[in-house]
Amino acid sequence: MNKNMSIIGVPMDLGQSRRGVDMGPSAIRYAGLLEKLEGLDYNVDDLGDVPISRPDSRHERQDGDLRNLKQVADASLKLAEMVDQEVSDKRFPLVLGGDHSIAIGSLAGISKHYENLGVIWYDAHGDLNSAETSPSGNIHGMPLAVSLGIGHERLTNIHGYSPKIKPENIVIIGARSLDPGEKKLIKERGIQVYSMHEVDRMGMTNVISEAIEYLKERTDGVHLSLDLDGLDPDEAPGVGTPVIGGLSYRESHLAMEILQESAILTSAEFVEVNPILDEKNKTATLAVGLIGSLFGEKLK
Ligand SMILES: NC(=[NH2+])NCCC[C@H](N)C(=O)O
Ligand SMILES: [Mn+2]
Ligand SMILES: [Mn+2]
Repeated sequence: MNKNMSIIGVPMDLGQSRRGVDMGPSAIRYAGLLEKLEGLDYNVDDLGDVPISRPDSRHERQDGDLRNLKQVADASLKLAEMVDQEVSDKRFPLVLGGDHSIAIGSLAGISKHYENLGVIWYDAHGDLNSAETSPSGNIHGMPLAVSLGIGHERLTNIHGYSPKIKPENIVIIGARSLDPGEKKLIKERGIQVYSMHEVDRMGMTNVISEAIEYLKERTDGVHLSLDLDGLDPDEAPGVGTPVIGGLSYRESHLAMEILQESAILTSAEFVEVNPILDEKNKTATLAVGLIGSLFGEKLK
């Protein structure tokens, strides 16, 4: 893997309705991120945080609305430009959230450098909603759809092109809460999903190995978008939309270790750490541990 890495924090909490997830990047840094990566011989440049503008007054959703659309779109563009620059400079972008709406900006900045960018979406959710199908109006439930070119043009067209990714280049792992519109889209577009059912049946070794083989054949770069709510809330309590029955600590470390061995990743992001909902920074510490495994920390 690329040893030159740039860290970008995105203190975004406007893609959903619970406060606190904007403190995710500081909590992850505080849990020892830089020390961990430097200990693994990475040349790390922490670029600080993307500035996020606040809405004038807390904009309450009316039906069919997209909560905080303007602020999310503005931040996505800023993030896209920063990430784009790092990829141009041949540095590995590691993006820290913030809620999952930030994936709109990450993918916008990264994908223009690839013919066929692959995406591993490690999440309890599909994040495949649009204003029409969303039960909440929260943009953090929409970034994967937006990146497929589905949704409000202010979001799909960030950084001046759309779509960012092709449905056949996506693999979702850990899904256990999908809305009806998301299920429909998964069927229609043939998106690969390893739900908890497949993880239980096949085991994580087979799931992640199959996903890697699948992406290797068809992509020229792979982005990992890891939502901490993909893990079980017992292990990762500091998330805004917990769903029981999730991926374990051990399955997740194993997945990161096998990804490291495969060397297919070209960018990554860790999102949805909410320190207000956390217990003694447990979830941020877990994120740093997973990042360690992803970047080569080994027991022997
Ligand atoms: N990134 C996340 N945590 N997304 C949760 C989305 C929850 C629900 N599907 C929604 O659209 O509102
Ligand atoms: Mn999620
Ligand atoms: Mn998510």
